[in-house]
Amino acid sequence: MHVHDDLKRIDDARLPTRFAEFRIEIFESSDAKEHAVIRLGDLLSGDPPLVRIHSECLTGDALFSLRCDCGFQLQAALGAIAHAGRGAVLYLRQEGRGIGLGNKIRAYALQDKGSDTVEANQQLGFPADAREYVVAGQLLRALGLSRIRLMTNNPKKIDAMTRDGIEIVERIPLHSGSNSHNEAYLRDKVDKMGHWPVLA
Ligand SMILES: Nc1nc2c(ncn2[C@@H]2O[C@H](COP(=O)(O)OP(=O)(O)OP(=O)(O)O)[C@@H](O)[C@H]2O)c(=O)[nH]1
Ligand SMILES: [Zn+2]
Repeated sequence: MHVHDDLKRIDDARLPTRFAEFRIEIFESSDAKEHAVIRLGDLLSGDPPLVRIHSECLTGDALFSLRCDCGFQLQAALGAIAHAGRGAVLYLRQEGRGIGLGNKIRAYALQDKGSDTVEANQQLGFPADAREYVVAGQLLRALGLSRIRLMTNNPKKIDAMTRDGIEIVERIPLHSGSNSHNEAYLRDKVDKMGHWPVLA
């Protein structure tokens, strides 16, 4: 097993999907969380590759929830990487913007009673966004990447990666999956959390 920064590489294997046949590679961080890199093609030669830094969302990624746009963004990212023939999704195990699954469902219950996504976190005693991107930087270094094209609408990810010495050569918007159930949530991400809006 190789150690990169504070990461322990576990193993990698084939991951055939309906988009492409990826490799899935697992790294364990110092807090014992197991993060996944889903990658395709040669990341090191040619232009800086497409990368998605994705935060875990069990409800959206695996359970088809329409309350958020996570599953749609994940599919769009895998599709774009398949189309480009190369790239990687870093699947970070920070569910519920870092507060965990149980607390996210507590926050959903408060939202069912009228709070918005930011207020619900605050009512539970958490910051609006408790995520960190240290592991993303460690994963990129483990992959040998210092220049990437990042698929995101979240300026915090660009800032965090830039501070960590990763050059974002291009920012690719990822707007998909808007519907009547997540309309207010998507609006609050732009109005209250500083995300870039859909370009008109
Ligand atoms: N606490 C909390 N977490 C949520 C809620 N809705 C989605 N999430 C979590 O938010 C994370 C995804 O964050 P988003 O803000 O949708 O997107 P982002 O990753 O910041 O930005 P993009 O790169 O543009 O997608 C996942 O970890 C989800 O589980 C919510 O209402 N409350
Ligand atoms: Zn989600």
